[in-house]
Amino acid sequence: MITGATGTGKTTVSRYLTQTYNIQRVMTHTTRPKRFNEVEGIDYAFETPESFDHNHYIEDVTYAGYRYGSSYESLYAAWDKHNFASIVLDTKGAITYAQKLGVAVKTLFLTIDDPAILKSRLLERGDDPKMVEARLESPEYQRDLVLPAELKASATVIANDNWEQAEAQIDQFMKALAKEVAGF
Ligand SMILES: Nc1ncnc2c1ncn2[C@@H]1O[C@H](COP(=O)(O)OP(=O)(O)OP(=O)(O)O)[C@@H](O)[C@H]1O
Ligand SMILES: Nc1nc2c(ncn2[C@@H]2O[C@H](COP(=O)(O)O)[C@@H](O)[C@H]2O)c(=O)[nH]1
Repeated sequence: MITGATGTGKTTVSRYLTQTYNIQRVMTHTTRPKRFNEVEGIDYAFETPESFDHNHYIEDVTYAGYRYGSSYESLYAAWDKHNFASIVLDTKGAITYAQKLGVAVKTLFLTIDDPAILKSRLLERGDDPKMVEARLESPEYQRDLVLPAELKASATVIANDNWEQAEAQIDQFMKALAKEVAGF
């Protein structure tokens, strides 16, 4: 499970886990409009407010005015193919997910020293400037900058101020995970 504030690099980390460790991301659902480069069924299952309620959710949240949810359907589809999967969640969803799935879940919490950089990262990603403003003014944005108390004991913090530094921390985490799994 990968969590942290918007723009800290959660999706970038999940892509790295896919490319380097063949860990596939669990697709989640959202009512947010598609970004110019996003693909239905790959980046998200894009839902209408009506179709959103047709899935069975492990958890669902409202984030900056849109609904997001991680479905049992998507998780089981990922587990059918692989022993490990990653999922990208806001911190509220991450707390619920950890509570529901227990020891099956490992948490990466992404941080950045200077949150002002996040705005430029989102704009460089091609996000609509109005959506970026709304998001940075949302209570969810402020909340997700801080590692929640509920995840403190179990989360591994990954500082993503620069990618080389983040990559090294992820590789170290994966090494430790491989050792843990081999020990069972
Ligand atoms: N270490 C880094 N240095 C510079 N840019 C980065 C770094 N990590 C990620 N980025 C870029 O920052 C942007 C945001 O990254 P990403 O989409 O992975 O964030 P996110 O946490 O998934 O965001 P959101 O929660 O809004 O979906 C992307 O354009 C990505 O390429
Ligand atoms: N609790 C959940 N959070 C989710 C889910 N899918 C994505 N997210 C998080 O929402 C925000 C915004 O995402 P964006 O793609 O619009 O930038 C971000 O923190 C994601 O991690 C979910 O199913 N449940």
